Amino acid sequence: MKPIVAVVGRPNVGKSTFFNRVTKSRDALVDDRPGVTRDRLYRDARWEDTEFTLIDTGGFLERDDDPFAGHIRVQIQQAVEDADAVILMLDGKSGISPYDRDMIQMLRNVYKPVLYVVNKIDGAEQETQLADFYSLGKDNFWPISGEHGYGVPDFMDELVRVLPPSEPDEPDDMIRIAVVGRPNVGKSSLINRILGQERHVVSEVPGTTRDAVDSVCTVGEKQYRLVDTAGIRRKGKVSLKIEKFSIIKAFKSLDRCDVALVVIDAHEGITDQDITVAGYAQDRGCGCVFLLNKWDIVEKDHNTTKRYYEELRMRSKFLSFAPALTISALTGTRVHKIFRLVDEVYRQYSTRIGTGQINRIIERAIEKNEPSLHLGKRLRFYYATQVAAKPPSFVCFVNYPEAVHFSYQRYLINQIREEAGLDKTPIQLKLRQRTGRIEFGKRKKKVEFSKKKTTEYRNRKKQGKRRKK
Ligand SMILES: Nc1nc2c(ncn2[C@@H]2O[C@H](COP(=O)(O)OP(=O)(O)OP(=O)(O)O)[C@@H](O)[C@H]2O)c(=O)[nH]1
Ligand SMILES: Nc1nc2c(ncn2[C@@H]2O[C@H](COP(=O)(O)OP(=O)(O)OP(=O)(O)O)[C@@H](O)[C@H]2O)c(=O)[nH]1
Repeated sequence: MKPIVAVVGRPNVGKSTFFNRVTKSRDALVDDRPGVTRDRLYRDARWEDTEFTLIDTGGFLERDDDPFAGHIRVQIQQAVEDADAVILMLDGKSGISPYDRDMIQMLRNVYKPVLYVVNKIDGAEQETQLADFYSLGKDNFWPISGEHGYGVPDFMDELVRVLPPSEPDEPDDMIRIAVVGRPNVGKSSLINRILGQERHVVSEVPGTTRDAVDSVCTVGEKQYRLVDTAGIRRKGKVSLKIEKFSIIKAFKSLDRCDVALVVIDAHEGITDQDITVAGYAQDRGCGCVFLLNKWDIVEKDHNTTKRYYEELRMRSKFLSFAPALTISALTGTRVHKIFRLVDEVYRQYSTRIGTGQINRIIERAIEKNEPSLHLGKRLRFYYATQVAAKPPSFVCFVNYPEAVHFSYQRYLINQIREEAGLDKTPIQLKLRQRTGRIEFGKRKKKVEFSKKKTTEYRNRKKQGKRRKK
């Protein structure tokens, strides 16, 4: 799991500008979330060889009900508690502001790397503006310009130096499940219910990452790892109900799971925040199951379940593959069915499809429905292959990747879903540029192409064998 760096600071200090500078846009990655340009409050980034996730924690807090100072307080508390490192960003252009001293005070004596940055120092000549900041009682401010890049390389070198290393989760045979949802929807009740069932043998085991404690439960013959449960259960007991949703906590467990259980309080109804949380699960490439909890207190008629499912589908179109189940953590209704759904989602989530099959699927899809011309040029698709599982990820080579319309990418994804029976897992399709290969739909040439490929492959294999001898 990559370390998480929380960037805290007042609005308008330049967090987004800084994010844009240090994160490179990755390949044109396509998923089922068409045309949504989301405010990127978090980004995966890399500096030299170090990968990490930057999160603008303040962006996730509702501002209206919260006085500014309270807002900053919560932001910093969560960052200190949950992140692996904290960047406090101040504004060098507008100078010291009323809350700067308080923020620095809150970050004193924190046993995690904390870096103090003064942004909008656009060149060496502006470093004089730093002088004021030293009156705040800190003597290590990093002057940077997110907009122009001044000071950024030195600062980034320091950041990756103090970051704890990425800790890969050791692979085991267990399906990893995360329970996520906004506060008070019943996450800890559900976990306690699952772990409390007599048939389930439960043990608490340290997660392979820092400070994570997981629970392993055995259902039938199978073991499941519920990630980061200790935190949730403990919190449930202390009953800190004022606690805000922590985006960092959610990310940490989503990054470690195969399947996310997105818990919703059905009694209260489906809220925007539920959909946002589900969106994170999708962003992090998790399999997903919606649990409409507190079903025991929902007023019901014959159509209630259907109405809920329809509303869920409508509001989370990008997650149309995620199955849903009505449950009650309190009474236990249908809780045992969760595992059956998880198994099915996981089976699809970890699927590998042979190159032959995926190529046939894409070829048929193109035959059925040809992509339209782009700037008078014809789009040519050459070759597709699965590059990863969990979730199933495919690369398709095409002459002008950026010219493939979003709706056509979605069409291809849907064809893969339909033909490979992958209706319950996220799927990723990357388009990569390649020219001069033999494209789909040219049957005769295609045969030559594959023949050539197999001969080449055999030769290479032979050579490899010889070399080994
Ligand atoms: N001169 C200068 N201006 C900057 C720099 N970085 C950001 N700005 C400007 O500061 C303003 C705010 O920048 P954003 O990146 O949107 O700030 P933010 O902290 O993400 O704001 P919130 O999303 O409200 O938290 C914009 O007008 C930027 O152009 C910088 O390095 N130098
Ligand atoms: N009627 C009913 N109440 C439930 C159910 N599940 C949870 N609750 C109640 O909802 C409240 C919140 O439940 P928790 O399990 O603490 O919720 P949580 O999501 O862990 O909350 P946070 O710790 O704030 O994130 C408690 O009062 C539970 O008793 C359910 O299925 N039916």
